[in-house]
Amino acid sequence: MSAHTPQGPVDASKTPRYAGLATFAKLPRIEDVPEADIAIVGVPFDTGVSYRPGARFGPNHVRDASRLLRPYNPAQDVSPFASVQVVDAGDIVANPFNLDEAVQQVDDAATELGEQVDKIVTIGGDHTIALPLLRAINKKHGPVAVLHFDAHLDTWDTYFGAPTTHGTPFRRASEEGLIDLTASMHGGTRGPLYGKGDLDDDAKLGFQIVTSEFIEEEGVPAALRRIRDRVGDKPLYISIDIDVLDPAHAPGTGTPEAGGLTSREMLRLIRGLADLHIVGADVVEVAPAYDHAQITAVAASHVVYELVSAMAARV
Ligand SMILES: N=C(N)NCCCC(=O)O
Ligand SMILES: [Zn+2]
Ligand SMILES: [Zn+2]
Repeated sequence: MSAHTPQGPVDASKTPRYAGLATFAKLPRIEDVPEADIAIVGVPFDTGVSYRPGARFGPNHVRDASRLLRPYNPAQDVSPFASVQVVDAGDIVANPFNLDEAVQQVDDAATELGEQVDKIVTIGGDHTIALPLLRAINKKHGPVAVLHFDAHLDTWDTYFGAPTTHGTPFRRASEEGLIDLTASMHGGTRGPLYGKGDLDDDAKLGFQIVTSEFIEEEGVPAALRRIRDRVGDKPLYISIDIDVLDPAHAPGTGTPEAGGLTSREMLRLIRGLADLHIVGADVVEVAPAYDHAQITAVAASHVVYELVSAMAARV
């Protein structure tokens, strides 16, 4: 943990929160503090999408909505920005015209940032970036349990023959041995598939699923029991595709599917995992052009805040 007293966000009682540059939650930039424990970093990149583009604008849209976050989180009884040094590390440069180069850039930048800070929360960007983020975290922790909240499986094989897309990161990461497949799960999965074989392929890789329907029928506590039994105290990477939320709660995304989680359920799920060994996380697929009244960005900013709150307790 940083030896210095954490520098918190700009005080919203002194500077109106709508004024000034929008770092995440008005936190200091990484270059403004001597040391940091948790970094929030953006990856403005959407070259891997199969439907609506626009997630390249996600990081700054989420930052803008995060101006309203306050420093004390009563739901987890923690002041995450006071207990550890949390910073905004800006955006990773990812080449929009060369997907393979972009993937390497994200891997390199996340690896380097991971040497400077204990934990990273990444704001995407499309879901392709989970692959280089898992490559980077693997260098630090070895194979991690992955808890993947998403309407989609994202374990498809290829699109138009392309192996690296936003529908394939967890297939590639599984093949590369980056994931502890005895401890990994998808949550909130739903919607039409290409065929039944999609589920068979996914199960063969080793994933288990807590569907959106299960969460609705059995409730958040039952879902948490299944997740916690599976993950245990393994190093855990949480990847949250904002389309896990119902389009009513997150319209601003590229591949929306009806019948999803409420933002309240998603926040409760994260809180219920706060004592696990979370080593990194991402929140991806926010596409502002399809958002309305910042609905999606508000949800995503709170999801990031709950993740940081959960991490702050175990730095
Ligand atoms: N990762 C996200 N959001 N979507 C994957 C959808 C892949 C498809 O178009 O079938
Ligand atoms: Zn998705
Ligand atoms: Zn996804």
